[in-house]
Amino acid sequence: MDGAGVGVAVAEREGVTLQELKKKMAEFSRERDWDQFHSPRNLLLALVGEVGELSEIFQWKGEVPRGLPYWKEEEKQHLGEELSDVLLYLVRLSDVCGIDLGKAALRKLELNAIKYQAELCKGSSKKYTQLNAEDNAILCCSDHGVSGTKNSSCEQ
Ligand SMILES: Nc1ccn([C@H]2C[C@H](O)[C@@H](COP(=O)(O)OP(=O)(O)OP(=O)(O)O)O2)c(=O)n1
Repeated sequence: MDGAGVGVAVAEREGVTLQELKKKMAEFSRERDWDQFHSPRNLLLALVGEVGELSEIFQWKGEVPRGLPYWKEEEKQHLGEELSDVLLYLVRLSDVCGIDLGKAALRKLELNAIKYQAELCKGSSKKYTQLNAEDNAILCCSDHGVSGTKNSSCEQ
């Protein structure tokens, strides 16, 4: 399939899973004999590089409204490409480190919900360590797997 064909196929796909991206990146790498270069450290550096390219798009623009209403289509497409590079390297890095990114992210969301209980932080952007001290001690321990108990190790 030529480049344009791939472009159309990709543009029409919805509901892509992390699993699918992981497989495609593994295939992409294997076909090019690039596994030798896709080490954890190299992928991390590539990821950081792409985060830099992503930042450049926003650089010097000042704050921009959500949905980017005043951006040209080409700018949005470029943004999509840089976001994708970040995602693809993140997925690949997770894979070569043996981390199930989907599972890890779901677990982290649960931990976040414990740390940032809605009734404690609604409408506030404070870090959990700055929330009510008493509640925070309990939340902090929950995050370290010591559910519901206060523990001095949580001070770190
Ligand atoms: N050793 C490599 C090189 C590239 N890629 C893949 C993952 C990224 O999605 C994309 C990165 O390609 P480039 O390094 O060419 O970076 P850009 O696509 O951002 O191009 P440019 O730097 O010209 O903007 O290609 C990869 O998996 N492994």
